[in-house]
Amino acid sequence: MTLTISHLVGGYSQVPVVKDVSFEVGDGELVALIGLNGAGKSTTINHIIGLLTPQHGDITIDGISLLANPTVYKEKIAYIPEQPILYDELTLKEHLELTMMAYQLDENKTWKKAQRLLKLFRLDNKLDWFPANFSKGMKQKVMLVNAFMTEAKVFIIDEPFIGLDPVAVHDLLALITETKLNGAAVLMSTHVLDTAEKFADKFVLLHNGEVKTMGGLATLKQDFPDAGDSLNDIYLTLAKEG
Ligand SMILES: Nc1ncnc2c1ncn2[C@@H]1O[C@H](COP(=O)(O)OP(=O)(O)OP(=O)(O)O)[C@@H](O)[C@H]1O
Repeated sequence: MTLTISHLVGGYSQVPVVKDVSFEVGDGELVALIGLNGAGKSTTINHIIGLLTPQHGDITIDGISLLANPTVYKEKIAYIPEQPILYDELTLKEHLELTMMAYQLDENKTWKKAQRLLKLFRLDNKLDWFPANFSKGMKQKVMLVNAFMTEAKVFIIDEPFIGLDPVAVHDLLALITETKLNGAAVLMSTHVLDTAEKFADKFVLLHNGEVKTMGGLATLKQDFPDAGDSLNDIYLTLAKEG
């Protein structure tokens, strides 16, 4: 499935934070959304998941518009926030059951997927525990299990790498690769540029709410010929240019 953001203008008030942003995340593609603090990454993501309403422009998944058909659109999306959102009074098992209910998933089939993910992230013996009391990284893993056990075709991941231990980062990257191979589109915002450079198929560089450049590393290098070869060099050059 293809996520298409076209001419998105939006933000929190009449003054737009995101200014005419357009890009696509195609089937089997991992796109990294990159930019300085305050560039507008989370705001763009908040529009994509339907938390904010665009002032202008449209967001679609395979032509299904968030504005015109929000229920069908949202069924296709799984979102993993930077700050885990968990319920104090629910156990890990109950969190997973809640997601299954919300997405109307087949319980037998989904529990099989969930068990595999719980084992991967070393949470399989914690089903009766309360995730609200977990460590930050463990809470992030709960969000990952919840998202990846769904049948979503578009994954939106806000800064997944900060807070996860190196083993979990490795396992998450393997999971993203597997998800891509199954035809999903993955959009990830991150400041961890060396990992983004290694794993993302395409980069969208946001600056002051505008797309400065996008594409594979070769395209970025063409757009910033005086920068060095790495994504980090290109990013630093973009930041200096202001
Ligand atoms: N809830 C909000 N209400 C009003 N303004 C906001 C809100 N959240 C963010 N902003 C403003 O929108 C702009 C873009 O912020 P955003 O959070 O999208 O940046 P970001 O690229 O995700 O940054 P970071 O890398 O720090 O997470 C900033 O100027 C910020 O002050």
